[in-house]
Amino acid sequence: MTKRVYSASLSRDFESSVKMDDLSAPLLDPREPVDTLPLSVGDPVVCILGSGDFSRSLSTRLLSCGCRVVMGSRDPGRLAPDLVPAGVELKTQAQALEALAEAGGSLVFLALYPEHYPSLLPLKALLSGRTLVDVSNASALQHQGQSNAQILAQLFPCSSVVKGFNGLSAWTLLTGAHDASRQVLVCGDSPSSKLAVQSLCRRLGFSAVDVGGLCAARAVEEAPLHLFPSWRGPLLTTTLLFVCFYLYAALAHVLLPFLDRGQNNLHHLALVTVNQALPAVALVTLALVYMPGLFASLLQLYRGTKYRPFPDWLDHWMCARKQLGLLSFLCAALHAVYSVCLSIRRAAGYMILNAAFRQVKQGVADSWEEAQVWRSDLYLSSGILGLGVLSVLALTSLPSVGHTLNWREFTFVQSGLGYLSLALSVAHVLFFGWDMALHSWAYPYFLPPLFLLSLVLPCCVLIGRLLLLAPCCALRLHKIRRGWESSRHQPKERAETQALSGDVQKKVKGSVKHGKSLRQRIYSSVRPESESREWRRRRRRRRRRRLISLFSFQTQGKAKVKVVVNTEPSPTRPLQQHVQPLVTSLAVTLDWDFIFDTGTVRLHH
Ligand SMILES: NC(=O)C1=CN([C@@H]2O[C@H](COP(=O)(O)OP(=O)(O)OC[C@H]3O[C@@H](n4cnc5c(N)ncnc54)[C@H](OP(=O)(O)O)[C@@H]3O)[C@@H](O)[C@H]2O)C=CC1
Ligand SMILES: [Fe+3]
Repeated sequence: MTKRVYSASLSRDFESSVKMDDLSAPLLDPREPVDTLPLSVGDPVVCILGSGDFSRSLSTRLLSCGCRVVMGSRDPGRLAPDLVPAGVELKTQAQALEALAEAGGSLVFLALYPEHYPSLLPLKALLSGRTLVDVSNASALQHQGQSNAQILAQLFPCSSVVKGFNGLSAWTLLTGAHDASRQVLVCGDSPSSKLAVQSLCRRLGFSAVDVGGLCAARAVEEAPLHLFPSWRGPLLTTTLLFVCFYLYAALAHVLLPFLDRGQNNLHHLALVTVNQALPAVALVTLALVYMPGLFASLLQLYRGTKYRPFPDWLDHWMCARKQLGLLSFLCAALHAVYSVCLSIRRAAGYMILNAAFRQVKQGVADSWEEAQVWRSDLYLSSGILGLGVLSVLALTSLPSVGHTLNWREFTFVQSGLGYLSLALSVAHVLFFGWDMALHSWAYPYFLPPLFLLSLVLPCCVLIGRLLLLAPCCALRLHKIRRGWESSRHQPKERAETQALSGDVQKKVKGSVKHGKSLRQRIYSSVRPESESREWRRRRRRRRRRRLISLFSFQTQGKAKVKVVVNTEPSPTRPLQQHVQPLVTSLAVTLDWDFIFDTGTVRLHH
């Protein structure tokens, strides 16, 4: 009680202080808790219309959280008694709403499909003034048109509609929220109704997220319909790569030998060919993870600024890097398992026996080849290390792990270790190939071996990265990423050409193209065509009589232009009159500060 009086007096003080000095008052009252949602409060009586799966799961959960539940069905007698959770008051729809009104409750959940909402119109009077919670999902992704919740609000204008709970399945409601991350998106136009639903959410153990007014309902309704939208592109790319590599390997090692020599290698298709395609896909996909970063760096170097947006395709590609990396990891892991299994399959046993038999027939006692031993050891070691580093990358891209790293640690793992993994994978393939690429038998039917094809993109990425590490590129890139811009792309250039109009603009644009200095540009822009002869004559005398002095200088990447026009008495008075208003208007349009003082215009930017 004392506490309540104390807080009431505090808030009175706070209000008066706000009135006294609005600007100095803090945005939030520091004495009030930021989260004002009460934890234990929520409507103790809830009505659910409909007696289906969602209704029964929700009522079970509400009961377990201490709420009274009244369920309204079109035909309560039709339901098997053991289907309705014990403790739920099953009534007709009208009786349920009357019971809710008697108990002073206001929350009505509509656990019906939206096409059945009009069947509730006879209950309009009973629903008036109540909060209708629309739990329905969209039937298809449409991104336009009215949402179910908006249609419901139109049907019942005297009730307030809140959208929510549609992201929870009946199963989740039954089993409960095991972690705090179970979010319930809530939206509605009435703040008090929304608050009541949010409070109930918290009471049920979910975290409510207010996503705005009822106009956001479509997005909330469609949210559960999305099927891995960010994975579509990467999955398609990986699948296409796999199909291409698989068909290529099948053509080179199965189909053509069969057609040419009748050699039956069909059994390769099940395991060997898959294991030829998988590492190629893993390697190329990993290269695709680091390629957009290279393109972005090259683009920034070329443009000399980081403030111009990347093209859409590059943006999308950059956003798909995480998914591409995880798919690359999947392919690499599958390749590792397939490779381990290669030696335990029946065909491998036969091949070893045949080789041993041939060796005995040839009288060879020792088949040890030092070079081949090194090759296979290095091949395996680099492969295992590459997969290990890739696993670290995959782990850190999981949100729960990634969030424990600071930005520098995350960049180190994703970029530094990522390139290490790519280099180790390239080494793994190179050790696999060894000197194979130098022999003509590695090119059956003039088809280059698959490992050679899969190396092209990763090698380009690694070489590109090494080139970018060269001081001339790295220093410039570092400067650009710290906000530096090359004079070519500074905003003043664009502003300047945009600000001028007509003939002057054409001339300035032309001189920008030909790389003239600002001084030359302003000279050429102020020079009237008809006076060109006069100008030439004046330019010859310029050293003697400095008509206009223009200085441009740059500091720390930001262009500053200082223009000084001397308007002291001189024989070129008519020209001064032409120059002065032009420079003044230029200064105004470019938003430069300028001072006009005793015949001298000074411009600073
Ligand atoms: N099931 C789930 O996991 C989830 C469902 N939802 C949403 O919840 C709502 C209900 O889903 P769910 O419980 O699975 O569906 P059900 O089919 O299991 O239940 C729907 C209920 O609507 C009532 N009903 C059926 N036909 C009509 C009609 N012609 N006129 C009026 N009422 C009718 C019935 O109740 P009665 O006969 O008692 O009147 C029926 O039990 C849907 O909008 C769905 O999108 C949202 C998230 C998850
Ligand atoms: Fe391998």
